[in-house]
Amino acid sequence: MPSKPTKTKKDAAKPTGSAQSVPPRPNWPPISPVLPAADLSLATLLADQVLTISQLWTTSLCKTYVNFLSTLPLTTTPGKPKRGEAVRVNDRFQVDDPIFAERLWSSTALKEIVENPVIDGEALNERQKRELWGGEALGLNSNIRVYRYSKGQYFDQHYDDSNNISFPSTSSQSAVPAKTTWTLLLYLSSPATGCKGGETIFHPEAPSKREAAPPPIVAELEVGMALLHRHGKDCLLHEGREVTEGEKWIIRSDLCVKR
Ligand SMILES: O=C(O)CCC(=O)C(=O)O
Ligand SMILES: [Fe+2]
Repeated sequence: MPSKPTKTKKDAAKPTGSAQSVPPRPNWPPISPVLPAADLSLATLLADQVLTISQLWTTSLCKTYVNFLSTLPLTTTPGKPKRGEAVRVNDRFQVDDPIFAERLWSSTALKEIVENPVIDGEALNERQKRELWGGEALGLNSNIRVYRYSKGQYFDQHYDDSNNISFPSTSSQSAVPAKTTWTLLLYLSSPATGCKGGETIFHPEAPSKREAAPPPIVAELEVGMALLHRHGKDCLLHEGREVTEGEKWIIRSDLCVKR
């Protein structure tokens, strides 16, 4: 059983600072075709911690995107992480794109599912909803990350940080103070596209020092599946397992709530 590292490794995926070159917003393909919310559901992989939505993106949309994302200037992460950062060995593209984040939220079933969550067949009331998402859900973080893992690449055990951000407001000029509470991972690859390995593994903590830690939770890759997991102070230790064949593509953002 993997023990909690003494030093908390962090996901280094912070927005790119001004010192680095800022890539232009990509000319993303339309987010279509997609299935309506009525055809999809929120499933629990680990209660209150890890939730999934199968087929949030259709297989054909994922295919279009993998072809498109392959044309982006991805950069391979340096092998040696900064002190306190997790080892992430993959190729990455990161961009601040509020328009794409909004499309990813509103033109898929994600907004409707997050705003009207049904867990184990039960619709959550307003209080339960706020508790689940950590506040009033606003949409997705404009910090969009694209990861490609090829054979031998992986993301070592780490925790994802919560970040305070300024969320662009649709109704008025002023932005809303917000924070990120859940990580969103959108999987574009799976064994069906030739990718082996690459599962996202969560390591729940032991309930007490005298008890054994529960077994790890494995999120198997599934084309078009979205995975949401709680982050910040409630984040579980997790990792992207090594890819042993083919390529694993994911798009990452975060759920934002009012601060
Ligand atoms: O690639 C994965 O499966 C995990 C990615 C991840 O943990 C992250 O982006 O913070
Ligand atoms: Fe992570």
